Parts: sequence; C-alpha cells; structure tokens
Amino acid sequence: MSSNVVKAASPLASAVTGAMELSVAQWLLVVCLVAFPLLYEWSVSFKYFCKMAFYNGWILTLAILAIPICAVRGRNVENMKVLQFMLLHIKYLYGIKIEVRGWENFNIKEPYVVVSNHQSSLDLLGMMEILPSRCVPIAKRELMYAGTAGLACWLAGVIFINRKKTDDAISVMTEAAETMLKEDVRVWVFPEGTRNHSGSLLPFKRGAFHLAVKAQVPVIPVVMSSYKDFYCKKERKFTTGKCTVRILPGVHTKGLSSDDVPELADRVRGMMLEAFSQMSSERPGKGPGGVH
Ligand SMILES: CCCCCCCCCCCCCC(=O)SCCNC(=O)CCNC(=O)[C@H](O)C(C)(C)COP(=O)(O)OP(=O)(O)OC[C@H]1O[C@@H](n2cnc3c(N)ncnc32)[C@H](O)[C@@H]1OP(=O)(O)O
Ligand SMILES: CCCCCCCC/C=C\CCCCCCCC(=O)OC[C@@H](O)COP(=O)(O)O
Repeated sequence: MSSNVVKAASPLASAVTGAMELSVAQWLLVVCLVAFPLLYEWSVSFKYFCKMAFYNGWILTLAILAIPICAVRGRNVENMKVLQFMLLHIKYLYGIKIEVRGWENFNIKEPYVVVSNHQSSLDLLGMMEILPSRCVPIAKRELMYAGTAGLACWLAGVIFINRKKTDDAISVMTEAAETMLKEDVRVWVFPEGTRNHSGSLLPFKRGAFHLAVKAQVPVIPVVMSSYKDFYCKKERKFTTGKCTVRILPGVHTKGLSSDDVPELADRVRGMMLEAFSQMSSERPGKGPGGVH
C-alpha cells in the first residue's frame, strides 16, 4: 500500500526535486523564457525596445555577411546593390507594407539627386525599396563608426560628411558633384539634415540643391508617408503597418546658378510638403492635421 502511494506521488515528487536541482542560472533562464513573451505581448514599450534592438542588431549582423561580398570589389557604388538585397526582407519581418507610387519619375538615364524626408532609421526600408542603381546616400560621419554597418556603408561608397564642420561638408559635396558626372553616380540626400518625426518637414539645408546645381542634374523628390500609425518613438509604439513612398517628378536645374538655390530648395520643399499632407489625409479617418 505504502509503495503505491510513493509510486503515485513520484511524478510530482520528481518534478519538485528536479526543480530544486536547477541552478540559479537555469532558474533565471526559465523565468526569462516565461517573462519575455508575456512582457512582449503586454508592454507596448517593451515591444518597441525589442523591435528596435533587433532592427539595429540585425543590420549589424547582415553587414557581417555583406562585408566580404563587398570587399571583393573594393569600395564601389555597385556594392550598394548588395546592401539593398540584404535589407529588402526586413519589411516582411516587421509586417510593414510599402506601396510605391511614381516609379516612372526615376526613368532618367543621367545622374540625379534624390531628396527625401527623414523620419527615423526605418527610412532605410523605404530607401532600399526604391533605391535606383548606382545611387549612394550622403550620411553623417558618425555612421562610419557604427561597427560592421559603418564598414559596409564605406565599402558601398556612402558619402560621409562631418556636420560639425560646414566647410568640410561643403567640400565633400562639391567633390561629389564631380564624381556624379565622371562616374555616373546618383546621390540620395536627406535635406532636413537630421531625423524628424514631428509630422511635418523641417526647413531644408541647401547642400543637396547646391550639389544638383553644380552638377546641373535634376532633383527628384521622394516622400515617405508618416509612420505615425505604426511607429512613434515618443509613445514607444511599434506595430505592423503601411507606408506609401511617392517618387515625385524631377525638377530640372539646367541653367540655374548658386543664386537660384534658395528658390529651388523652397520649391522642392513645397512640393514635398504638399505630397506629404495629401498622403496623410488619405489615411483612413485622418485629416491633414491628423499627421501629428
Ligand atoms: C547591411 C548593412 C547596411 C547598412 C545601412 C546602409 C544605408 C545607410 C543609409 C544612411 C542614411 C544616413 C542619413 C543621414 O546621415 S542624414 C544626416 C546627414 N545628411 C545631411 O546633413 C544632408 C543635408 N545637409 C546639408 O545639405 C547641409 O547643407 C550641409 C551638411 C552641407 C551643411 O550644413 P550646415 O548646417 O553646416 O550649414 P548650412 O546648411 O546652414 O549651410 C551653410 C551655408 O553653406 C551653403 N552651402 C551648403 N552646402 C553647400 C554646397 N554644397 N556648396 C556651396 N554652398 C553650400 C548654404 O547654402 C549656406 O549658405 P546660405 O544659403 O545661408 O548663404
Ligand atoms: C562596435 C560599434 C557598434 C555600434 C552600434 C551602432 C548601432 C547602429 C547599428 C546599426 C546601424 C543601422 C543603420 C541605420 C542607418 C540609418 C541611419 C540613420 O538614420 O542615421 C541617422 C541620421 O540620418 C541622422 O542622425 P540624427 O537624427 O541627426 O542623429
């Protein structure tokens, strides 16, 4: 009889004994494995933090794969295709649908300067979705030191500028104007000069327009719709969602001089602001003011 009781209690007893035998590290692992999915589902902030950490970590990891492939060619704008290919799947991982309008406006054989709004590092997804061939972004110098991603960017010919030294930045961009023509390269610039998630466009810096005027090439504005529905840094919100990317008709610069740059910059900003407001008012249940 007593042996039956012992037998009946044994699975429970062995489970308890087993649990007691777990080391502190194993206990911590069990708690984390249980707590992580619960926290992830319950806490919007935790989900935001995890998704952003994975985003950056995944890019750094992908760069490890990209570096040896790019290194075969050395520093070369064609390597931008390798980065583009490596990053294209990220939108699926994050459930972000990207709709592109205005592809026909990229049908220009000569070099051009793409200018686009800059909301967050997620812009990389929209950028890679439409990046024309032989097109390199202008990036802040700090990105060059972002570990593997910095090295991958350097190998892909990303143009780094020191925003703290205006003269240096201007001379790098002047050199870029010559390279564009000599080596048939297109350049992508974020004319706001920094990330801006305010729901509008910051005043434009003029470098991109000086660049286009110096090279006498068109400026092609690109507008990415507001991420507010699925991403907000302030609210720590990051869900799935949809983004529309619009490629606007190119603005020609033939015959313009540096005196025309302020007017050119204002005109392009006006076009982009109009498109941005229009796209925001298309969002279901939102008026133009609903962007913010
Ligand atoms: C697998 C791994 C993948 C890794 C990821 C890969 C993807 C990476 C994607 C990376 C994405 C990264 C994204 C990023 O990193 S975004 C951040 C970096 N990008 C930018 O900053 C670009 C936009 N900035 C500019 O254009 C600025 O104007 C610069 C930086 C040039 C100067 O700014 P600053 O604030 O210092 O000065 P200012 O603008 O008040 O100008 C002062 C005066 O100079 C005049 N002036 C300006 N320019 C020129 C010129 N060229 N020729 C002649 N004159 C010029 C200008 O008209 C003005 O004069 P005036 O008009 O008042 O008389
Ligand atoms: C061993 C060192 C490890 C460093 C880790 C750094 C983490 C960064 C990791 C991955 C980089 C992801 C590449 C994202 C590219 C998007 C670049 C971007 O959005 O830059 C911001 C810039 O436009 C404006 O900067 P500010 O808003 O003025 O600030």
